[in-house]
Amino acid sequence: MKALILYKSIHHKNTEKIAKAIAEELNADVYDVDKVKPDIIDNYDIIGFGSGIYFGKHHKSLFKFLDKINKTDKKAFIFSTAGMPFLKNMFHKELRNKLKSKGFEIIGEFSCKGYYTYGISKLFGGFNKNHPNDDDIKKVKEFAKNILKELR
Ligand SMILES: Cc1cc2nc3c(=O)[nH]c(=O)nc-3n(C[C@H](O)[C@H](O)[C@H](O)COP(=O)(O)O)c2cc1C
Repeated sequence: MKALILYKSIHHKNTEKIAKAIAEELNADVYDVDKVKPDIIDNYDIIGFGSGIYFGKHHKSLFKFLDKINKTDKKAFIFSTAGMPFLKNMFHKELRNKLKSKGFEIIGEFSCKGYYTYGISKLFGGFNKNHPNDDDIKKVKEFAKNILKELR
């Protein structure tokens, strides 16, 4: 089973930390989605897609990448960091639908808090300070272990 992780992390590199933690657990290759060509997915069995949540959805680079790929029947999972990760189901909707429209089977979704200093929050030193923290990393590693179980 070969796993690939494609991510975009533009604000505080919060999602990059999550992407790398999952990669460690899955023994996956991990890349910034803007640095790879669409046919990279041909070489893998499962692909994880993630970014911070910006204005209610994942980063546009993930959508642009998916626009360029052919239909597939591969497995995928979704991850994110966000100011309000309890809204995961809503925030993931657009990427979930995009992946389904390309034929992916989605086998898991994860979100955790990410530090942000956008807009007015800057005045208070930002929100979700120090997230993702050790506990978030522990949780995402559990998530990755469950993905592995799913594949067996
Ligand atoms: C421009 C901008 C828009 C954001 N919009 C949302 C949002 O709609 N909902 C939310 O929960 N968090 C929002 N956030 C917080 C980010 O999702 C959070 O900081 C995330 O961890 C950033 O990930 P990154 O460091 O990997 O880029 C926003 C942050 C920025 C900078």
